[in-house]
Amino acid sequence: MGETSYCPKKFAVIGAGPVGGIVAAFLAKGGYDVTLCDIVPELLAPALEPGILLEGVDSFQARVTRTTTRVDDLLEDPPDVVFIAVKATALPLIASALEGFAGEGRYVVSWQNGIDTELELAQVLGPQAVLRGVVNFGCVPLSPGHIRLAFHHRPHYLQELDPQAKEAALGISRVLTDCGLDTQHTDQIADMVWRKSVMNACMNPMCAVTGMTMVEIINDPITFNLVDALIKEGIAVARANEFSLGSGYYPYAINYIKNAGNHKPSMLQDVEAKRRTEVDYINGKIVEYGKQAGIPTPYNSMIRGLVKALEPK
Ligand SMILES: NC(=O)C1=CN([C@@H]2O[C@H](COP(=O)(O)OP(=O)(O)OC[C@H]3O[C@@H](n4cnc5c(N)ncnc54)[C@H](OP(=O)(O)O)[C@@H]3O)[C@@H](O)[C@H]2O)C=CC1
Ligand SMILES: CC(C)(CO)C(=O)C(=O)O
Repeated sequence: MGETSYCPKKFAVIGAGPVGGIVAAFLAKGGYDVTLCDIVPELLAPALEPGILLEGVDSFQARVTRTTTRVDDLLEDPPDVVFIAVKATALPLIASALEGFAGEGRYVVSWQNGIDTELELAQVLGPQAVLRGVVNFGCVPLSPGHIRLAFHHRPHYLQELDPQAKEAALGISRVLTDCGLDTQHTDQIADMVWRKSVMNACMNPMCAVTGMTMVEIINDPITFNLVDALIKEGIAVARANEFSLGSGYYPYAINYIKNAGNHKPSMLQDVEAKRRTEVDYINGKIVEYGKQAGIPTPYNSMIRGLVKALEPK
């Protein structure tokens, strides 16, 4: 990665779930100033002492600099970069809490799953302040401050929304890479988001509805047929909207799911914890983009409805 003029030193991570915990731990291990923010205080205490403990394909322990339960606190002594690692459903609230954060040299990264999450942030904060990431690891929380990384398919991807923020995207990618969270700057983030989301659109809701793990839904011939139909629908919608998934996408997606083994994706973790899910940002978006392009999406509509039926009312 070439030299960049943007050298952020101070970070905040909103969301102390497994994904936020992992970013915070890698940045803290790299010696950066990290504030971890979550509305659940029990998730924060161990991040300070004894530190966030990662196990699995990456294993180490690292202490963050400080914690807070209020996003507003981040505005008092603003960090250079805020990573958003909450579920997409929390975005409207977080975007409005961060209003006023944007300024010279300050950026917000959507480090999440889901289609168009960056646009929700940009609507409030302005496109020049927002970057989009694509996260390529799988993880589960074991207990507060203790996270298992089931797999880590480096690299992750990052892009600015506004060309003026390219140096920032390069600088943040360099910091993450130096810390061990290899991140590549791309100018095709929308394609990367769709590559990840079409896979999320089959494995996440299929596991959420059935309670099965990723390898189980591939190995069972009945659920495999549904996975197959969901991927093919997603591919058709992506193509009709001119997102490129790359050649050999179908076998890539099937292998990715199979190789994850007995891993529970985040949507199944949400259903088990009786939380709202991100299905509207994944299958719901495929349905929306399908409608726009005249592509029928009966499988995505059906599975979205089934997941919604499992959400708390
Ligand atoms: N788990 C995984 O393997 C992967 C997940 N992802 C994606 O990463 C994102 C984060 O996932 P994950 O870590 O599993 O999410 P979690 O829901 O486990 O963690 C998010 C945390 O943020 C908290 N939170 C919600 N709203 C706010 C708020 N306004 N201010 C501060 N904290 C808040 C949540 O609290 P509460 O629970 O009370 O709402 C929760 O503790 C999602 O988009 C997910 O799809 C991407 C790759 C892999
Ligand atoms: C890739 C996978 C399945 C990893 O857990 C994921 O993105 C999720 O759980 O939402």
